[in-house]
Parts: sequence; C-alpha cells; structure tokens
Amino acid sequence: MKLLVTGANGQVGWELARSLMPLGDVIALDRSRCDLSRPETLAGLVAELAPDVIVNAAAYTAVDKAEAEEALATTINGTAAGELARAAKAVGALLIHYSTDYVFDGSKASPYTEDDPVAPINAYGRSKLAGEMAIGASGCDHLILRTTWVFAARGGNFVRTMLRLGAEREQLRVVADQHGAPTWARNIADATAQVIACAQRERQQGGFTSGVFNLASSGHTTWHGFAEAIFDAARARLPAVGLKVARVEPIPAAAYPTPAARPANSRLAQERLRARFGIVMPRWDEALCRCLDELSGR
Ligand SMILES: NC(=O)C1=CN([C@@H]2O[C@H](COP(=O)(O)OP(=O)(O)OC[C@H]3O[C@@H](n4cnc5c(N)ncnc54)[C@H](OP(=O)(O)O)[C@@H]3O)[C@@H](O)[C@H]2O)C=CC1
Ligand SMILES: Cc1cn([C@H]2C[C@H](O)[C@@H](COP(=O)(O)OP(=O)(O)O[C@H]3O[C@@H](C)C(=O)[C@@H](O)[C@H]3O)O2)c(=O)[nH]c1=O
Repeated sequence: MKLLVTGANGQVGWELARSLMPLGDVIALDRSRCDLSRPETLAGLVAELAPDVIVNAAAYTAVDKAEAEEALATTINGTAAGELARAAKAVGALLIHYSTDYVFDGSKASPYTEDDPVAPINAYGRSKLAGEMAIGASGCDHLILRTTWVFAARGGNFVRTMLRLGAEREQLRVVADQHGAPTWARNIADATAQVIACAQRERQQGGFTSGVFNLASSGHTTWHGFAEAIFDAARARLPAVGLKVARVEPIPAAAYPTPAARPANSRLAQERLRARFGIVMPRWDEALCRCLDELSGR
C-alpha cells in the first residue's frame, strides 16, 4: 500500500510517518514539497504519486491569527482539502482528513456527536468546516476524523506553552470554563493506522462508507485542569524544566480575551469510532504522562 502524508512536520504528521510504516510505503511531504496554499498544484502531485491512501495532516492551525487571515486559512483548510479530495477520487485513493471540535459553537451541555449541528464561532472553525464540506461534496472515499486539543513532545501546543510559562512565572491564570479532551498526537496517529487498515479491508470487500468520526482521548478536563496536570506530571518527570509556578488561578474565558472565541464545550462523543473500528482511545491524563516521559528521555 502506498500512503501519502501531508503536513509531515506537524504534530500529527510527524507521528504518522512512524505509525503508518507497518501498512506500507509512506511518502511524507512537508510544506516545501506539498503546499496547500497553492491548491492548483495538488491534482498533479497526487496523479504523479498515485497513492492508495492520502492522509491530510497539513492545516492552518493558528486559531487567533486566523481571525486576521481567514482567506489564507480557508484556502489551506477548505479549498486545498477539496482539491485533495477530488485528486483522491481521480486516482481511486482513500482520503483521511482531520477536523476539529471548533466546528461546534460549544453551547451543548453534553458531548457532541458527529451528527450534531455545526456552527463555528471563529475563522479557523469556519475554514475547517469548509474543508469538511468540500470533501463531502467531492464523492471520494473519505473519513473525516474530528479531534481536539492536540499535544505532542514537539511543535506548538498547550503543553509546551505551559512548560515554558511555568518555568518563567510563579503564577499563571488559565481558563477554567472551556471543557475538552487533550489528545496526544501519537494516539491519533496510531488510531489512524487502525482506521486505515480497517477501511482498506472494507473497500476491498465492498462494505465501505465514507463519514465523519470523532477521535479524541477518553475522559475530559478544562484548560485549567490540563495545566495543573501538566505541572503535576512535569514536577515528577521533568525536574530539568525548573518549574517556578506555584499557583494556577482558574479564570473564566471572559477574563482572558483572545482574538478568536473558543467553544465552552469541546467534548466529542466516541461511540461511533468504537462501533465501526473498535477503537477506544487512551485517557488524556495517561497520554500526557507518556508524552512527558518521552520529553524526559525515559
Ligand atoms: N492542533 C490542535 O490542537 C488540533 C488540530 N486539529 C487538526 O488536526 C490536524 C493536524 O494538526 P496538528 O498536527 O496538530 O497541527 P500542527 O500545527 O502541529 O501542524 C500542521 C502542519 O501543517 C503544515 N502547514 C501549514 N500550512 C501549510 C501549507 N500551506 N501547506 C502545507 N502544509 C502546511 C505546517 O507546516 P509547518 O511545519 O511548515 O508550519 C505543520 O507542519 C489538522 O487538520 C488540524 O486542523 C484538530 C483539533 C485540534
Ligand atoms: C497561554 C494561555 C492560554 N490560556 C487559554 C486560552 C484558550 O482558551 C486556551 C487554549 O489556548 P491555545 O491557544 O493554546 O489553544 P488553541 O489554539 O485554541 O487550541 C485549539 O487549536 C486548534 C488547532 C484546535 O483545533 C482545537 O481543538 C484546540 O486544540 O487556554 C489561558 O487561559 N492562559 C494562558 O496562559
């Protein structure tokens, strides 16, 4: 099986290169070799490589910056995703694409299912929804995996931001009224490999259907709970970070103004993923400890 991965230097893309290896030949392309801001180049690239599976891990993910760059975010997350989907259809490839909890407005009191109405409240969320819709309209075989609050030992993410700030300051203020499931990029990549193996079997046997699936850690917390867990785990595992932080003050989102609004509820129900692919994701706090172990070189 030939697998094409975009966004090879991202949190998820980086992990995919390893997780997908047992499935076949992985061609992992970074932005310099596959640029989603130039959607018109994608059909030719895909035709030339003729992959069996395309995993699109490239995205514009700068949530606040997207408010001022919505056109660029929409080109990368919307138009280019649609072009990849049309290219996948042309070569008969399966497209795996990642989306986000930020397609929802966060007003629901319980976890979101895949069929709940979407209503993004920021530019990034709108751009990701545009991608979902373009893929759906393409008619290619596809699976859209909606994930949440991604972290990893490398790249830009909340864990690395907290470790940096926690080494600089004695007190931090962190939002305590936004709820979600921090999800380790490695767990996403491993689950993606399972999903692809199962989907390719289904395609060969004629039982495949395209669709949207939630894919996030088990359990949930708030950004404040996540920050406290990061510091607790880091004190035991990463003494070299030299944490100064003594108090993490829980604050409402209204007390932490940002250019982009974030949903209050980012929780995603996992039943559909379990029913179709038999996947139960690890708990977020266990995944955090494993990720920090990796950072510490354990
Ligand atoms: N991060 C998160 O918290 C969440 C992410 N997601 C989704 O999961 C997927 C993977 O995200 P994640 O790995 O966390 O994101 P990252 O921001 O870690 O990685 C995104 C990658 O996309 C690349 N990229 C950006 N612009 C372009 C472009 N024009 N052409 C090609 N590549 C580009 C970046 O390249 P470079 O390294 O050169 O900057 C980067 O390597 C995305 O679809 C994202 O929307 C969903 C929910 C949460
Ligand atoms: C740095 C910091 C952030 N915060 C808050 C702001 C915000 O509400 C929350 C998280 O902020 P971040 O900017 O790190 O996270 P953000 O970029 O919003 O993360 C999102 O990224 C995109 C790509 C997704 O798809 C989402 O699932 C989600 O992971 O933490 C504090 O309260 N205190 C702080 O010191």
